Amino acid sequence: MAIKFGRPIEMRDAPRPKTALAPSLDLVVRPRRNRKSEWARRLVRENVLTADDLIWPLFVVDGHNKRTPVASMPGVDRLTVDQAVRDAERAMKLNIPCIALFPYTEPSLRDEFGSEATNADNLVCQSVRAIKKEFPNLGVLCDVALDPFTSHGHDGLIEDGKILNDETVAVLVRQALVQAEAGCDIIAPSDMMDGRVGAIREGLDAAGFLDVQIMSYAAKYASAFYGPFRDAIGSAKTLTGDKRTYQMDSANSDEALREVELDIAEGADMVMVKPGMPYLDIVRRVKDTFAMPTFVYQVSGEYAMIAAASGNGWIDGERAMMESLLGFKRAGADGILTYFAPQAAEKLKQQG
Ligand SMILES: NCC(=O)CCC(=O)O
Ligand SMILES: [Mg+2]
Repeated sequence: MAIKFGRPIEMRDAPRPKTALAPSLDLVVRPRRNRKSEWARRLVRENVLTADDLIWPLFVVDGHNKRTPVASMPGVDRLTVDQAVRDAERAMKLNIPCIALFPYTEPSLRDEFGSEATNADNLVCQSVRAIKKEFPNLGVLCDVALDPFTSHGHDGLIEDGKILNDETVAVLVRQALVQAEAGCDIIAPSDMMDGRVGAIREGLDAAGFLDVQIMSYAAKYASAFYGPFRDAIGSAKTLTGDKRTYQMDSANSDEALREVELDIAEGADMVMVKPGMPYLDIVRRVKDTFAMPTFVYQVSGEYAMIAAASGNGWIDGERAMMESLLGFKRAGADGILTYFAPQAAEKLKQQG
């Protein structure tokens, strides 16, 4: 503990030593009074993080009983389906309400159309079935986009070097349907094609999936912070060009509101801003403007920065993790997709 003038500086409400000087500033208002000790800080605390706020993304891969570390995401593994079920159990024990699934698709199964995305027995669908069978009360979110399945690493179909919006949307509807049939609770389109939320809602309703929710990646920015995720799903090497014709320009803020407004009009139950830390202003604007359940994705690069600095002993990783997550709550987020979910939930459990 730091010592200043012979007493711990944290103990501001300790008796004043007789030798202390009389106050020299004539202050009526002293904001520091409310910070004088832990109980006082707890009393005036405006925001809290709980396990209820967390969605835990998991990477699934083919095989049996294997966990393969993702090099650029220390502490995160690719999981075979049986291991994903074990992590689902951990989520249940930690009171994490929902997990999210992302597949590493074998290169031999990737093609230019992302055909594997609509295979009702693909890795994601297998995982949903296995997890729901053991833990029917755990929420399961499935990402809808073609990038884990295409040989070119893009989220959409391509013709003459251009991403085809409407043709892609038709495939995404089929992808959402196989996921819903497998038992997915929340469909989360992350592709940023125009009109996909409305089309998916219509498709789900027509097939009788009235209760399947949609969480739209409504304001998803073209970001450098997705790098480690592309390692994890194996699209880093294959991705040609960038995603700037569909993901948003990081310079824009009003545009995020227009995107969110459209997705709500098309039937999104929840909206998301992604990435997180560089876009806290967007989270705040979205929450204030629409008062919708608003989520934020603390993406792989954000996780990697904190994990790497912590691993090098440059920052206190646990405190940085909790501070970053609380920052999302302060910015107005109702929930956070984060690879830190299990560590944060463990920490919250210890704190009681
Ligand atoms: N559609 C999901 C992602 O793109 C996640 C990105 C990340 O974690 O970097
Ligand atoms: Mg949109």
